[in-house]
Amino acid sequence: MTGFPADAPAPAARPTSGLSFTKGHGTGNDFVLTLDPEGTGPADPAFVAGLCDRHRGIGADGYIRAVRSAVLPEGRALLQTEPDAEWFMDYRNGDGSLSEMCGNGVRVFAHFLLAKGVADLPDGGELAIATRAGVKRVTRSGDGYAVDMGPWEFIFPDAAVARGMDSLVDIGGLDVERPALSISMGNPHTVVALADRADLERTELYHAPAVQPLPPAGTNVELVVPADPLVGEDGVGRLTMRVHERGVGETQSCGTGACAAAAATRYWAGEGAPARWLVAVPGGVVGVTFFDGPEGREHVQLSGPAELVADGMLLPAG
Ligand SMILES: N[C@@H](CCC[C@H](N)C(=O)O)C(=O)O
Repeated sequence: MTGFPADAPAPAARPTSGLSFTKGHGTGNDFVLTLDPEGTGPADPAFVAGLCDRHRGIGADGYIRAVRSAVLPEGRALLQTEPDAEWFMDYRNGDGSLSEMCGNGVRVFAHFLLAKGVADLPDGGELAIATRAGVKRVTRSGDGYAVDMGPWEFIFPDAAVARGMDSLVDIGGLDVERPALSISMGNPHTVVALADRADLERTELYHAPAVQPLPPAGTNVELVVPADPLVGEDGVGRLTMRVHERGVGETQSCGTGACAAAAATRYWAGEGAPARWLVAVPGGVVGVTFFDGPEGREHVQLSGPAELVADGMLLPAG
């Protein structure tokens, strides 16, 4: 066994002409971003997978195109009710698959639009971003940007309400399956609580944990260790989290995952659990706050940093 594949890997797909890009991240969850107002740039799965390949491409957890909402059917539908959502965050996972939503991505996307000079976000103002999970409103916060991610929901409500758990997850490195709760943040998540940091560290996330029953569109899996005590003297709940992302693998951070992890832990904690949470991930810390939304449902706000680290040019094939 040499470790070499029988066939050489296919070359990464490349554009037919040069493509300007920006590299950015939010708590280590990294993205390649392009400004593509007319939506004419490449976005097919083979191109995205090649671009995000860490050895043959730029390397990233995901690809984000900034496209004017008016040129995409899903963007035009959102403009009917929220006409200020001029830009659509066209997010794709590193394997080229689509996801409905990316929480760290929204902050980095807002930062990118401001850096490119195509959007404004005055102090006290908000920037509306169209996504496949609806319009998200971004404001400035002490730690970078805060995003109203909208309401969270159970994916299997009957089981969740009856038992507080709805599935079993088989995780590499742990000897027995663990119970879990599946939560939608627009995209699907399955949250597993582990007893302690030793369990979290011995977990092997190179392979996707097996979830039974699996949410219909697959799932992202969050492993969380609640702090002890769960709530500090400041009234803030704290968690440590690792994540295996659908379409990516283990990442340094997942914003929607942090929201789902806080929502599940808060649900398990019951009456009196705090509204404000800090979630520590391998790439940093994000804030999650629950509040009453305008339509009477509970919303989740995600906050954290966004950084742009490079501008570059992807060379054409050949
Ligand atoms: N890292 C993102 C989530 C990206 C999408 C996810 N992999 C999925 O397929 O749903 C975040 O910060 O939320």
